[in-house]
Amino acid sequence: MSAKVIDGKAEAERLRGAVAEEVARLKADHGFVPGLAVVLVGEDPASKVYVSSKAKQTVEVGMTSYEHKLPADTPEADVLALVERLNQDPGVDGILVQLPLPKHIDSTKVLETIAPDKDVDGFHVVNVGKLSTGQWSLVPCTPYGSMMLLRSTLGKLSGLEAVVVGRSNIVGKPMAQLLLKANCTVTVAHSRTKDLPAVCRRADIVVAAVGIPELVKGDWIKPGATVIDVGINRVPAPEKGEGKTKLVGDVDYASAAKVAGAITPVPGGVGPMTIATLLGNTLIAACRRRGLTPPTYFAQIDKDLFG
Ligand SMILES: NC(=O)C1=CN([C@@H]2O[C@H](COP(=O)(O)OP(=O)(O)OC[C@H]3O[C@@H](n4cnc5c(N)ncnc54)[C@H](OP(=O)(O)O)[C@@H]3O)[C@@H](O)[C@H]2O)C=CC1
Ligand SMILES: Nc1nc(=O)c2c([nH]1)NC[C@@H]1CN(c3ccc(C(=O)N[C@@H](CCC(=O)O)C(=O)O)cc3)C=[N+]21
Repeated sequence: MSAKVIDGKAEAERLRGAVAEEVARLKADHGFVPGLAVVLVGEDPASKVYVSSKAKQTVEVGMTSYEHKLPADTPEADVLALVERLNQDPGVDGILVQLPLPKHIDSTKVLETIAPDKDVDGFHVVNVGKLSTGQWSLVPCTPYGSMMLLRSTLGKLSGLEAVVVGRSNIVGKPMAQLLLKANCTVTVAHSRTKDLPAVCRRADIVVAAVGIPELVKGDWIKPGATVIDVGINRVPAPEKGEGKTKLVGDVDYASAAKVAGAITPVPGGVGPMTIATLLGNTLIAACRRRGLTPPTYFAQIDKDLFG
């Protein structure tokens, strides 16, 4: 058997199209343009790529992009002051502080300074709390995008057995919450899990968010299961030439695709959905802050996923 390849790039393009239409409508009917501010501290090359890609796509859907690039040695107090300023800025609807931050800066402190109604990453403790008590909130982009891919692949998820490998605050834990909200039976595995292959083999849905290249093998996957590979790892690719690199996920794609029913590729899977849902979250935040109902498009997605 050969797995269906879940096309995150195409799904992300559809989502961005819907966001762009809504942005145009808000401008025409209500006279405002949503704005997203992205803060990057330091020179991490991967982070720079993501941030410029976010800025480009923000402009493409018709929103305003504010980029704040600060040197790696910026004092914590300056980053906090910038976030406070963005909180007060009426043109800014969404704030994203790119992680990881340099070691001398306390990320928790920075994330907790972001106004919860502008927290388009969904990392503020208020939004985390709302998600875990089943109330509506701004939902972390990568898990939200992964849920959308699962919905278009499987339809209803109710009653399915899901295993999330990884328990980070930004992917694993919120992913588990969303799967639970969609009525899956959820197991969260991590570095201390005993017999991870056996735990994965139980799953109808495997979500890998570990950060270890190609950790999850084909013989860990139940035949026909759906595999969501969140991992983004840059590894050497000598076959492409000396000094060349390539992106691989946390799943060994070649062996897993032989067994799974459906699988996300890397690149072109979860990654593009992360940015598209970020734009969606900015739109939702922009509407809510002005007392407008967020577009029905998103309400429908949420109803399909969790209703
Ligand atoms: N596609 C996208 O948009 C995004 C992709 N990513 C990618 O997703 C991956 C995970 O990111 P993130 O959640 O931030 O990573 P973290 O490093 O924060 O968390 C990794 C998790 O994996 C667990 N883990 C580590 N080793 C093992 C192991 N051998 N077996 C089982 N579990 C293990 C850790 O367990 P423990 O808690 O016990 O230490 C931890 O919970 C990375 O590749 C990252 O690049 C991240 C964000 C967005
Ligand atoms: N505050 C914060 N929020 C984040 O959401 C956040 C973050 N910090 N820090 C880093 C991680 C990582 N992340 C990705 C976004 C897009 C792609 C993406 O578009 N990937 C493309 C490939 C890109 C390439 O070629 O390098 C793909 O998978 O097809 C990947 C990873 C968001 N993150």
